[in-house]
Amino acid sequence: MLTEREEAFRVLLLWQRDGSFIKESGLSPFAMELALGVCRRHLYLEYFVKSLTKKLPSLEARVILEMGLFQMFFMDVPDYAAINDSVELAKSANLGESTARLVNAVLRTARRQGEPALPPQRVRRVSVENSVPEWLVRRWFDVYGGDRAEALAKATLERPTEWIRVNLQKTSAPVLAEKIGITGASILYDRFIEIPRDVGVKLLLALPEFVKGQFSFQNPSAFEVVKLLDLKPGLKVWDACAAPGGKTALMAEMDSSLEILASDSSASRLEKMQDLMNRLGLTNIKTEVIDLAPASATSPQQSTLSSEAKFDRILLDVPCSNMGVIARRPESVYRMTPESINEVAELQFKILENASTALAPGGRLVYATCSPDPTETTRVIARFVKVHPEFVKVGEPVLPGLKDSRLDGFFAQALEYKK
Ligand SMILES: C[S@@+](CC[C@H](N)C(=O)[O-])C[C@H]1O[C@@H](n2cnc3c(N)ncnc32)[C@H](O)[C@@H]1O
Repeated sequence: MLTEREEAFRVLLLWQRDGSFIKESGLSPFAMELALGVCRRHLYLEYFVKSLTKKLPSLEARVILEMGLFQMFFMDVPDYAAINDSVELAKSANLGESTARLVNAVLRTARRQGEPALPPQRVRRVSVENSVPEWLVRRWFDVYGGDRAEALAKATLERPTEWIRVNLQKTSAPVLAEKIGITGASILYDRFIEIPRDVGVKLLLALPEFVKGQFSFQNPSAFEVVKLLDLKPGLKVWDACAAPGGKTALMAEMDSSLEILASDSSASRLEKMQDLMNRLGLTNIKTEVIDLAPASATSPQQSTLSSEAKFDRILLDVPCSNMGVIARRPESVYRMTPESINEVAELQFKILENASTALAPGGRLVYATCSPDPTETTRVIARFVKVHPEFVKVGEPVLPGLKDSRLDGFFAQALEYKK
């Protein structure tokens, strides 16, 4: 059987080689903390390793060194244990005696010398210190100025706050908090309970209250987004990028008289929604696979768009670069490139154009994304309203993460289709 460190090593190698998601690997709590921590601080740890070695070691040795340094400097693991276990890991991974000796020597030097000096230039320093690629830090400096850019970079290292969304059709927030033993926690919008840091999400998942659909997990920024839709009883709502169904379920819980179509281009992601609806006891949602940016314009999946079905409200929680939730998905920051942001912005525009044709006159559409980057937000909206002057912006965009750092970094803009 693999040890926890061997498991973390295996998952980190997979992430480095083909970008696999660490969170989906099913690691034990210690191995997950180690693997996610190394990923989150990868650029800093790589810089640390470079400062201690003349020639860059093999990928396998680098991963073991980053794991060792992370345990020594960022976890409550005694140095001697971190060093011994790293050497053992090099041996059990069959990397040879010379790699085991290198790991031993490098980690002992790190223990003697401590952390390396950071680069003197500000952009480079912010990049290394917070493990955010330099091009992205520079982009943030250009868009937001140095201080906010630095704050954004720092925030990527913070452990995100986890929240419970209470199913108000079944119980209330104070009653549930008392039942599951987290009284005194902060409650937002009468519906969201902040999970104290010392309470494990895994433990909550096993509670009968969860199984019976009394609560789910969701960041309250979802509520700020949905609020913009200005929902009213009996309306026809289309959640057109719905999977895995967090916001669909929120809307259905808020008002059981809404008639909701939840669609997504991914059939497999949509399938999982059925379990969610069953657990929560929601009956006002229909699901359908619809690709809003099909390769060919005559795709049969566009049936809903060409039919007479017009919706009073459309929610577009579009796929994005995840730039506003890097702390939650640390892998995403290394995958992003300026080109990938431009590509996803093209997709977002296509989705917006296609979905908007199904909005009833006088109806309202909310465009939302968990990236604050202008390329994926204000520029997509500006381009859309220029081509479609029949759509007007309603108020200013909402950015929940800016007013409360416990909320995810969403951007949401409401648009109305003039009669
Ligand atoms: C940010 S996620 C939606 C999260 C969801 N609204 C929630 O709150 O749980 C974006 C979704 O858009 C879907 N998507 C990507 N490309 C699409 C397309 N061309 N048409 C429709 N949906 C698409 C993805 O499969 C993904 O499930």
